Amino acid sequence: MTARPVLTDADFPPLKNDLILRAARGEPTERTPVWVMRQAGRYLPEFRETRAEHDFFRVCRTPELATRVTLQPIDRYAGLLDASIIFCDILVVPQALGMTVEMVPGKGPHFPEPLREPADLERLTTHVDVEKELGYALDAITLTRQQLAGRVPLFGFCGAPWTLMAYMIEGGGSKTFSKAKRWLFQYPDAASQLLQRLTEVAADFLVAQVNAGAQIVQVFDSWAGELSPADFERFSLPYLRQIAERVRAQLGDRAVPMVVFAKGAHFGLHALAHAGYDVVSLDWTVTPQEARRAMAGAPRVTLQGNLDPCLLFAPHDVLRARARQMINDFGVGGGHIANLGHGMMPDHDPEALRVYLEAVRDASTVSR
Ligand SMILES: Cc1c2[nH]c(c1CCC(=O)O)Cc1[nH]c(c(CCC(=O)O)c1C)Cc1[nH]c(c(CCC(=O)O)c1C)Cc1[nH]c(c(C)c1CCC(=O)O)C2
Repeated sequence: MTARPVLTDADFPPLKNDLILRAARGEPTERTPVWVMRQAGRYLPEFRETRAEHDFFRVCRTPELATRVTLQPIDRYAGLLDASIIFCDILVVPQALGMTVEMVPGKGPHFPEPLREPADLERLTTHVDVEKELGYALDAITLTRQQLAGRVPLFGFCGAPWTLMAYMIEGGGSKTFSKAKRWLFQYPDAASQLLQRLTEVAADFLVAQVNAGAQIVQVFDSWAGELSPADFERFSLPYLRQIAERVRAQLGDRAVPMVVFAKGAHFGLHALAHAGYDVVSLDWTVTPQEARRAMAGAPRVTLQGNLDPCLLFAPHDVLRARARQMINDFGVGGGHIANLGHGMMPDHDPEALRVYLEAVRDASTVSR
């Protein structure tokens, strides 16, 4: 093990806005906290400027660059965002396991040598030392938290085992995920083995991120909705649950709030509320009312979400009205973190995001 210091709140500037941490813990909030997925991204001209000079994974691997782009939306929307998320990618974990991943402009991630058969698992590194292999991401977190200077809390994150497995086998995005799903059904033992290894690395990585300064963490299961309910229960949920358990066990009294985003998995909401997370993030295809109903009888969780990102293309008055509706449907005063149902898109107008953030603030402020 590479010995890295375990950093605590005392090592960083005091936090001035803890709204999202309180909302995640189920405490009352005087306003609904808001942030958006992919808030550092290509819709921002200042991000495109940085990317014109540096390859995607170069930015991830260079703490000064990762910090710079992470702070871009925080500076631009000063006072309107309640969290920042470290600029990195879920695919750094397959890289840490020894796989090559490239980001192809206009196409997305590409693995030149994806996993094809169970024998390919032998190509993966055993016993990944995340502090060594992913030390650059940890350094970026520490530097970003310092430069945030307490403005808002910093999210760490990782990909969920099923979503990572899907990329590692498909070699990139996919319409059907048939190669990855073939593994689930043809090679269930090899699939479980792979999912288990990814679980261990993901949990270690999240713990290391918290030790480096992350104040809240999110697990992204972007392809959960590609699985049937039964297969979600078998091939995704147990590993999501295990990540929450492992992270909590390793962090002990330094535990931070944990968020799970299983995109498309409505059928799994009740089970997800039992999975050990403080917050369950919703995509736009479920109403807040349906989500609450699905979770009746489960442990109380905060809901996050869930405006359709494409509403940022709507006329501003429509966008404002839909943001207000969303806030009212989730309810104000606690129990909700506003977000989009998925990430920002490259063709979004940065001003539309400002309109959304202001609408959330205005609609959710509890007058006293
Ligand atoms: C599936 C997934 C990936 N990466 C991620 C997920 C889970 C969330 C989701 O479902 O979107 C997570 C991710 N990727 C990125 C972040 C940074 C933090 C943030 O601002 O949210 C986070 C949290 C930066 C990024 N990751 C990527 C970009 C854009 C690429 C670029 O700058 O060239 C950014 C800003 C690239 C990426 N990375 C990935 C894909 C599919 C792509 C291509 C998407 C596209 O081309 O629009 C894998």
